[in-house]
Amino acid sequence: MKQESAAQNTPPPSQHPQDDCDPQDDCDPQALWIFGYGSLVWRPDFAYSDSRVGFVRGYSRRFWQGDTFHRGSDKMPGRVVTLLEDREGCTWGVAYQVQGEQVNEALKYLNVREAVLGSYDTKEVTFYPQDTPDQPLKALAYVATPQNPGYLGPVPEEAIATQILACRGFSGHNLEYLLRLADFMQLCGPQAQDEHLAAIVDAVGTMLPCFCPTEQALALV
Ligand SMILES: N[C@@H](CCC(=O)N[C@@H](CS)C(=O)NCC(=O)O)C(=O)O
Repeated sequence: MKQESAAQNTPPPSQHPQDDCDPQDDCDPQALWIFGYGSLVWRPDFAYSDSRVGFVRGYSRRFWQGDTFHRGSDKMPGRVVTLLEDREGCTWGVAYQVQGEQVNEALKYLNVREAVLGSYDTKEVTFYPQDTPDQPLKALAYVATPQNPGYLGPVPEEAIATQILACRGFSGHNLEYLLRLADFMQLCGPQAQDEHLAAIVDAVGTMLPCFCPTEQALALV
């Protein structure tokens, strides 16, 4: 999977000196980092000025959120990811920097995509860029808590794989969601491990031939 380069979304250089300041300073109160760890890592769909691959500590990614819009339906909810508080956890994803007018545009868009359609809440996290882990960034993350109506919670990875294979929604098949996230984790390199994700991908690989022949499986995504 090709990571969108920041250049594809970076507006032309501004003549305003404050745009050249370090986002860690307060000189641009409009600067905001948004951390994506699910579909946002491959389809942010909002304009941003910069992006970093990296991780957050103290959270594990889990396919424990139901989705009746993007990757499922009311009758057959798909499974998408959320963050589980876990002292030993580490979740890899992408942080996107939005500045100036991009901030409100991104927040308005994500409020609909994540909160209204996905029941996610916002949470501040500390993001460690892969290249500069000694310079962490405060970022906004969208997290589906166990109290939200769509929360499905823990089941064996084999059951999650079965559900993913059977579901599709307005944004596409649930299998695409899983495989694009697995692709992203491959890009992050060997230091980025996600055993939960890997177990689901393995279970899907075992079951897929039983679901449909290869050419049909490839047509799913
Ligand atoms: N908040 C997580 C998960 C986001 C996520 O996957 N949300 C679903 C909403 S239920 C979504 O946007 N899906 C769009 C898609 O599946 O393409 C992230 O930062 O990536």
